[in-house]
Amino acid sequence: MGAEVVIEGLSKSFGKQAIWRDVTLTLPPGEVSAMLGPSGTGKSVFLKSMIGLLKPDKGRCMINGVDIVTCSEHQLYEVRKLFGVLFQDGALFGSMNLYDNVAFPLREHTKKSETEVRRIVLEKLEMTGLNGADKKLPGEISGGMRKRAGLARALVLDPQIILVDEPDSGLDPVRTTYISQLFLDVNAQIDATFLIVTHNINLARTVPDNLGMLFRKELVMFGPREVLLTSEEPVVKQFLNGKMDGPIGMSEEKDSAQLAAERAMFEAGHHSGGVEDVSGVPPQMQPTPGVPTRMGAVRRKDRVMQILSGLPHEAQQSIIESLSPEEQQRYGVRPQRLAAAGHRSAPQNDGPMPNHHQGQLPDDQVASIPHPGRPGNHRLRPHDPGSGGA
Ligand SMILES: Nc1ncnc2c1ncn2[C@@H]1O[C@H](COP(=O)(O)OP(=O)(O)OP(=O)(O)O)[C@@H](O)[C@H]1O
Repeated sequence: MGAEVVIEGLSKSFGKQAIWRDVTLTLPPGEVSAMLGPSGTGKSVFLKSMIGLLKPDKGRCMINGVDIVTCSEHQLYEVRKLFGVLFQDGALFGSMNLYDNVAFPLREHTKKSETEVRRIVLEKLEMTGLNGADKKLPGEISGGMRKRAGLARALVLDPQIILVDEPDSGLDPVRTTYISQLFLDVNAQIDATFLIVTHNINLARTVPDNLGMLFRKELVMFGPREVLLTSEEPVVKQFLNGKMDGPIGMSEEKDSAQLAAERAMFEAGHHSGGVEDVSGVPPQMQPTPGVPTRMGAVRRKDRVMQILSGLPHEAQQSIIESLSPEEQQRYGVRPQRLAAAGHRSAPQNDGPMPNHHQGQLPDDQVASIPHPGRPGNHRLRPHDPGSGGA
């Protein structure tokens, strides 16, 4: 199983420029998480801080019991071997063919024989759909193939954590979906923990188990995908819809005067761009038929059911609706709204079904579902324990 990453109070600045502060979250082992955020909010800096390429000013980043913020160089070297990183352009060596590019980490960091290297390289090339492309140079293949080759190279040392920086950059929407499918298939095959940094809303809505967002030098939220996708936070809604109308501006954020001037313009009928219909929680992409079950997704289901009562009401309902009738029965929950004629009905029930049979979880670990008006039905705060992945 992939490693858990526990981040507590992490802050990073360059000189006087604070990039983000007090970031606290947990990447649950073997699950796929994604981090959204407007350009320049420090998502790439966050990834680089996680692998110790940049040193945070304070806070902790615990991986297999080692805090990479304070550990020795030797420990950092060892921890880095747990990571596979897919950079935006694949970061391939232009003068080497794909075979040598993918073999590079094995030749650098292990004493494996060339026979063993060959077996591993061909296996990873096949896993990423690059059979027969081993002799090509990076300059001779498409952007999508370069990214897949970058992923093949990231996989050769059997990483427990895979970091992906903007996988959609330079790709059309269809190729972006194909690479997303590949991430889920690889996740199913090796059960590594994934963190994907992206601006891509389709990917964010359909791929990860968990979603977070950085804005105004803070982690706005992080938790099960349903929490962010049903959030009423203006910055989250604006980002998902890609509109000009909202707190995010041309550079990073707007002041109140600009906000008011733009509001007046949009109220007078100027198109604020973007689309209206990016709302709700679409079904999550699944591994390709024939690929093993994603164990991260199986564990995630139990994990989320344990923290369910601490999540906002809309997120709870979306989670319950995403369960099959058998799973709802096993966890002892029932949707409170029914999809009828395209809109939602009023709540129908306020708790677990009587005489329910629980699923994988023991009875005392399944969260009961609070009534919409009852305490416990609060908005997820950035540092809510439930937000970090329990
Ligand atoms: N090594 C560095 N030294 C100084 N400033 C840096 C360094 N690396 C990044 N920055 C600054 O940190 C800020 C965040 O950069 P980063 O690339 O992480 O943003 P991002 O959210 O990934 O943006 P994008 O979505 O556009 O890629 C930027 O203002 C950038 O100029």
